[in-house]
Amino acid sequence: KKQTVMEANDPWKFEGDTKHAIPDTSEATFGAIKDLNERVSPLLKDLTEKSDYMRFYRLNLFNKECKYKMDDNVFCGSNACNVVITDENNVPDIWSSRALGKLEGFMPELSRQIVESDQSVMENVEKISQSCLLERLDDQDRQYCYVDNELDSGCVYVSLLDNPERFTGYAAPHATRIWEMIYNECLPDTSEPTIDFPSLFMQGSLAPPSNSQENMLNERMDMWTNEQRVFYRVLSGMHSSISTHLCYNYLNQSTGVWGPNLNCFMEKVLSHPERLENLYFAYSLLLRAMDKLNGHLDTLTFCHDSALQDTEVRHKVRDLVDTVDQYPRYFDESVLFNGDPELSSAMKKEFREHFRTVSALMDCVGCERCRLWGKIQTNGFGTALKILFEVPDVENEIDQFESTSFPLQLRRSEIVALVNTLDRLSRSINYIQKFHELYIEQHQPESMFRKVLNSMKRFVYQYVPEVFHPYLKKTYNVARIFYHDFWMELEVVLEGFRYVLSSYLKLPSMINFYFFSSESPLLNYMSESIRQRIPSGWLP
Ligand SMILES: Cc1cc2nc3c(=O)[nH]c(=O)nc-3n(C[C@H](O)[C@H](O)[C@H](O)COP(=O)(O)OP(=O)(O)OC[C@H]3O[C@@H](n4cnc5c(N)ncnc54)[C@H](O)[C@@H]3O)c2cc1C
Repeated sequence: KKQTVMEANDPWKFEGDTKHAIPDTSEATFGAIKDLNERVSPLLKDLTEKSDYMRFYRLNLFNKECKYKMDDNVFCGSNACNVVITDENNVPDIWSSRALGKLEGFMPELSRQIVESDQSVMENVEKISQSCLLERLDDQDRQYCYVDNELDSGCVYVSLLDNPERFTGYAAPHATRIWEMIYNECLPDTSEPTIDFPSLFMQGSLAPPSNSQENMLNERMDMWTNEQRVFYRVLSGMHSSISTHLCYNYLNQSTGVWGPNLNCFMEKVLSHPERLENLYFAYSLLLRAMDKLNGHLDTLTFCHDSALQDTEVRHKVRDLVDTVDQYPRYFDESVLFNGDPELSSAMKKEFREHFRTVSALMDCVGCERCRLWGKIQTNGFGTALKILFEVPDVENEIDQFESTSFPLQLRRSEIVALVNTLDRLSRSINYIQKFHELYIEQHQPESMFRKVLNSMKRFVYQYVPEVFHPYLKKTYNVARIFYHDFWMELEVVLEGFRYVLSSYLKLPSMINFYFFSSESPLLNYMSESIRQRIPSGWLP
């Protein structure tokens, strides 16, 4: 059995580890990925939060039917499940349906020619909008994801900043059933029953696999092909990231307070080492896809209704790609689909079809907010897989993809999904660090003062009826903030007081110096002035 760093006793030991490679990566360690993320994360934050291009996503969120049979009733009645739609007047004109409506019969090659032949095109919104929408790409055979066509009238614009990924309350049995269906796609139809992951996943009635089952999964995964393992790890990594987000942005339903829930994270992710590994694996895979954009960036259009913003987004993406490029490649796509060409091509086709089914399953997710982020992230991973397996590596002289590869073309929604998915996973890694800090804080030995405070808290909670507990919790939180601010303010006041007091204490010696000492500048000045006015020889 493979020894991994995760098996050590301390559940957080993995974080700085630079010795043990994460399975199926190219020598990526938790520590190396954490270092890289520290550089990449601020760039992603800037790109996703400060540019309209990356912020607005157009998708068919409400009008696509679920193609699969779902027996369970959906239940996601909370407000947290809702998605706030962006009014079209608030998105740049270039992307409005008015502009999109003019694009009937549009051919991407034609628009490319227009842009290339006429530099002044940047001032012309109509022409640019044509270059912005590469919807009719001739790439259906190479797609790993069903992407909503932005020209569909059922599509809406959503600002991703207005709809953060967070806890919604969407849960079993419906949500768990979707995960089961997603994981069922991990196996090719011809798989032998001995490596039948679905039956392992769902042993018992929707029961989570016990630890022994997880060990069994690890053993069985060793029998899978590289491609099957990568497929599974991408999905499991995405699942871990979704769990990390919902546990970090968690709603405590009894108090109504949003905040990180350490137990939730420990239960869903940290206590399952393999899920954590898969999160870092999936991040490595996305980073490699981003890195592979190097050399292809000039073929992409970051269209905007101002040439300035187009250039700004392009520069920021280039900065991101260059930064990733400075680090080693932690995922090596060349070890996949590299056997007998005919067999590899058939395997790749199967891989694509299974991933497309996963993306179609997102239309069955029974909570709007979860569906939104599920669709973005499957599109993001689908785009990464397309870049990895269908696009030539321009930095590699002996290009093994040469004969089958095609020049990179990406739709706006694919670029937005890729960058935002990378950002999701990057944030998950930051959240893990924050969860660790929280863990340390909670497990530090209690000070005397805190002990007294905690026993007072327990005493109050014991005697106050339960119905008032949410108000108590809120009052406690406000009091804590007030207490914190009070001490900060007091510190400033004390600093001032110390300064004034020390000045007063210096006063007697100052008076002595200025009025009575032989070096007093004042007395010496006065005596010198008097001396000059007295006729010489008059004094003895
Ligand atoms: C596409 C999608 C998006 C979602 N988005 C959100 C959201 O934004 N906010 C929200 O609150 N809820 C969301 N949910 C629901 C959420 O993911 C969980 O299903 C829900 O919180 C119930 O969690 P659970 O602990 O019962 O197990 P689930 O997370 O439902 O997992 C089901 C089973 O999968 C296995 N499993 C769990 N994690 C992994 C992993 N990383 N790798 C491999 N196997 C695993 C375990 O056996 C587990 O019992 C989403 C669900 C789906 C399908």
